Amino acid sequence: MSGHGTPIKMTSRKCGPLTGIAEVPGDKSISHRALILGALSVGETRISGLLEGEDVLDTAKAMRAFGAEVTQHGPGEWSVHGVGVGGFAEPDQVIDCGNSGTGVRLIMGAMATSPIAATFTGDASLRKRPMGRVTDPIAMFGAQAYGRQGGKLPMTILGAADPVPVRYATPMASAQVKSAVLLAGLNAPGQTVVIEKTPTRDHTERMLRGFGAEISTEETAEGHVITLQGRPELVAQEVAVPRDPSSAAFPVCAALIVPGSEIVVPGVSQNPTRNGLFITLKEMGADITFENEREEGGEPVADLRVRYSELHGLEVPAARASAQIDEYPILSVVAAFATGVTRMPGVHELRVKESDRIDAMARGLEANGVKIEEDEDTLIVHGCGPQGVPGGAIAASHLDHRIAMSFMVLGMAAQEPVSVDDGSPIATSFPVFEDLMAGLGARIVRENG
Ligand SMILES: O=C(O)C1=C[C@@H](OP(=O)(O)O)[C@@H](O)[C@H](O)C1
Ligand SMILES: C=C(OP(=O)(O)O)C(=O)O
Repeated sequence: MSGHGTPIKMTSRKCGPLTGIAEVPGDKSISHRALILGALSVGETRISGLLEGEDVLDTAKAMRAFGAEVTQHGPGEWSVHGVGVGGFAEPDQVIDCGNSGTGVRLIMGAMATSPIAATFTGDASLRKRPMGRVTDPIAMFGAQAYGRQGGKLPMTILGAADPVPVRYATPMASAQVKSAVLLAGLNAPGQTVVIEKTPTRDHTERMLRGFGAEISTEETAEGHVITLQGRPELVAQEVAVPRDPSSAAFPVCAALIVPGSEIVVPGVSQNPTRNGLFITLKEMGADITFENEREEGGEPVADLRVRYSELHGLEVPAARASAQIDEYPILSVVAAFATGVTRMPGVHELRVKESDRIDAMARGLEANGVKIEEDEDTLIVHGCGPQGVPGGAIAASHLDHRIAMSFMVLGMAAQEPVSVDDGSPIATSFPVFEDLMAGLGARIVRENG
């Protein structure tokens, strides 16, 4: 769990060209789901390439508390002996999901249609995040939630003893909400239907299908409609987790802004519900080539070759927000080095992530000499162009891994060093970030800890 230790101040200094091969860790979204679906299956699921970040380790611990046998066999090699759909035991301890919105929301969904109670909590960041978006739909299945005012953790969920299936149109673009409803639907008789206005990341659908559930998707006048047949027998699988495009974003963007750089980031998922950043960067003029395109672990992947590029600002289509939702912080860093203005509309969901990411990036970039404009739903970055980004300030990371990593990348190309007050949250999603970036030539130091 993050946020419990001593804050680690980190500083990043201007470096020479970044070169080499950046093997980023396994996908966080897929890692959570592999553990949860493994726990809901009959038999032993084997997982390779699991992300061993704090968020995922907290989900592994939670699956043990619900009765699954979860074992680490070697780096990234795990097995889960599942209890089957509807087989969760009542945990005898509070489920602490640390910093992870995905962990807590998906697990709440997965237990909501079993006749058990579970109490959930998390770190100071997670305890501020809205859970009503999951407790509203699981109440329709018959579950009850008792949390703090405003639907905040800690919260106890009483699962439905006699669940009914649900038809639910998600009020916001959220793969976590969609997934919570689908996982709850597993133990409800009949069909559970989720309708999304714009499709969000589809790992839950792909993996449910892979584990043997009957699930279909169609585009209708209502939107993107997903139909799941309840009470399937999920069958244990071998899951090879592809590398995380959201982690790949950091070395990719660093190479684009540090003059003379050329790196390769192999095996990065190019799932169309996740690849928005790469499309946006290409539109900004980025020299990125997609080599060796293939399928790994049921996901389209490619090796990305990235060279330093002179970039220009643009308007990022709001319709692309879901496909790059976690990449806006690092995109705003790239935009600071571009020529011209980058306008990012349709991003209000960033306000309810690990931090208010619009505010965290705006304040940190301003402190480092970048002109910013913002409203509730939009972030606008005025690129510094050939003059360069001044840097020289400390940014607050607000217990948010993506904010911390973004400012470390800023420091790699800014004129003066850039610091973050606390880089410890980086361990939630990218525990090898500092070593990996140092291997490419970056200069990040810990000032303490
Ligand atoms: O389903 C998932 O694995 C995730 C969904 C997204 O959150 P929302 O569902 O809140 O958009 C994303 O920001 C998060 O990092 C992971
Ligand atoms: C938003 C994120 O994660 P979560 O919602 O799982 O905390 C993220 O990793 O950027």
